[in-house]
Amino acid sequence: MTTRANAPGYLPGFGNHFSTEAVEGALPEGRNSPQRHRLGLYAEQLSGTAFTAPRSENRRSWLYRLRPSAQHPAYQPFAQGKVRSGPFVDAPPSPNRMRWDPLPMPSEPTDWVEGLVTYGGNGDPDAAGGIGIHLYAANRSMIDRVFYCADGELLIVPQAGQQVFVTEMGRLDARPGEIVVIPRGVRFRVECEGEIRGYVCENYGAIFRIPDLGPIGANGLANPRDFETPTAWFEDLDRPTECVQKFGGRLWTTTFAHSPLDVVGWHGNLAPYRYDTAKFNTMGTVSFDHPDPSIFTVLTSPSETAGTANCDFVIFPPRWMVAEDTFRPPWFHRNVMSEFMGLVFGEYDAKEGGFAPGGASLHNCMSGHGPDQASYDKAVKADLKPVKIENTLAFMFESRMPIRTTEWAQTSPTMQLDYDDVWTGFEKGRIG
Ligand SMILES: O=C(O)Cc1cc(O)ccc1O
Ligand SMILES: [Fe+2]
Repeated sequence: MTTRANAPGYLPGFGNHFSTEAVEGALPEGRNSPQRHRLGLYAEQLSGTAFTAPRSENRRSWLYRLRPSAQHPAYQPFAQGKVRSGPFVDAPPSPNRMRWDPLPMPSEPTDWVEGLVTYGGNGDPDAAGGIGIHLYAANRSMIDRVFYCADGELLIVPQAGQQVFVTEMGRLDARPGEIVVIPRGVRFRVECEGEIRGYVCENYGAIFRIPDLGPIGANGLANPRDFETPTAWFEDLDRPTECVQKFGGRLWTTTFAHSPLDVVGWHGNLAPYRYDTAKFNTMGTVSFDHPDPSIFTVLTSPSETAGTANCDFVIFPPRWMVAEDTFRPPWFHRNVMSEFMGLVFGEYDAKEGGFAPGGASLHNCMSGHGPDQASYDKAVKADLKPVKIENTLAFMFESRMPIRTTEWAQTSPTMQLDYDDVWTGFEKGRIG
């Protein structure tokens, strides 16, 4: 297992109240909003929850910047490309199992914003519930352009290439195996050298948090200290910078006369972070049966219904399989929750073929799914000695509401039209 040591330039901890300044004196002492800031910086509160949210839920940060965020002309519509949003109504919802080949890398110069493609989602950002599911494939950095999402926070799962998320609140390096979460409203650009690809869960609902552990106890799964938030970093650039935002489901653009990545210091508990999934303390059975995949939850966005997530982010990392007298891969199942899966690298234990890194699958509410025939045949014959599943990372965005696919996703040449066939050849059970 290779994990990053806690890197310089990052502050460890999940949801902490951080304080960080790139220039001494950027953070005022004893108050958030002094009459005159000693460096002439502008104080700005960025609220991720209602002012009145209970303290345990309340997320906000104070940003001290070279210029107020308010200093920009009106937004105009921006080319929508393949970005779609809740309410997802551009194609009829489908109960069919779906699987897609990897999103092809672009043939033209394409940055992260231009390379976003929406596969589907549910709910509605205006109703503060649901998710948007996007993939991206890009081959050049965003230049003199930043992006932010007013419709939700972004959970980004890099799948190919080294990617740098240069945000208002600091710089996050990420490589496949790590994830990045950028709060609603925080501006950023994505830099890369060469081709990059990944998945995005745009969370319209309650902010992601690490799940309660119940009887597991005080430790395990994603441990709080392994989340890393960047220290303050800014650029002082007086040149036009385009700011693209997603608001109300549509993309909009304006141009600042300067880079808005000009936050010299900030404090608070609303901030971007990254997490290396290699640090996940994976739990599993040490007796029999295949546990429900909720045991692999990294982050959860709860809904108003207890235990029924707006979205769970679940990973299938390397792990030992030791269950005795057990069909070890995922069982056949039908789930009230809807399951969108991606594969960062390696192979997934329920699918011997067809689910490639960079690909995706969707098993919607109550759609029967499970191991393909080859995985099934292998698992029922397996010698059940301890086996380590290695070099793999699949994940799932699991949501309480059915996932409606976009027209693009339903008609894309990457869609595997023969996916149902992975379950056609099973022999009938013997009762006589
Ligand atoms: O369908 C899938 O492959 C995801 C999944 C994995 C698992 O181990 C148990 C249930 C489940 O939905
Ligand atoms: Fe499933």
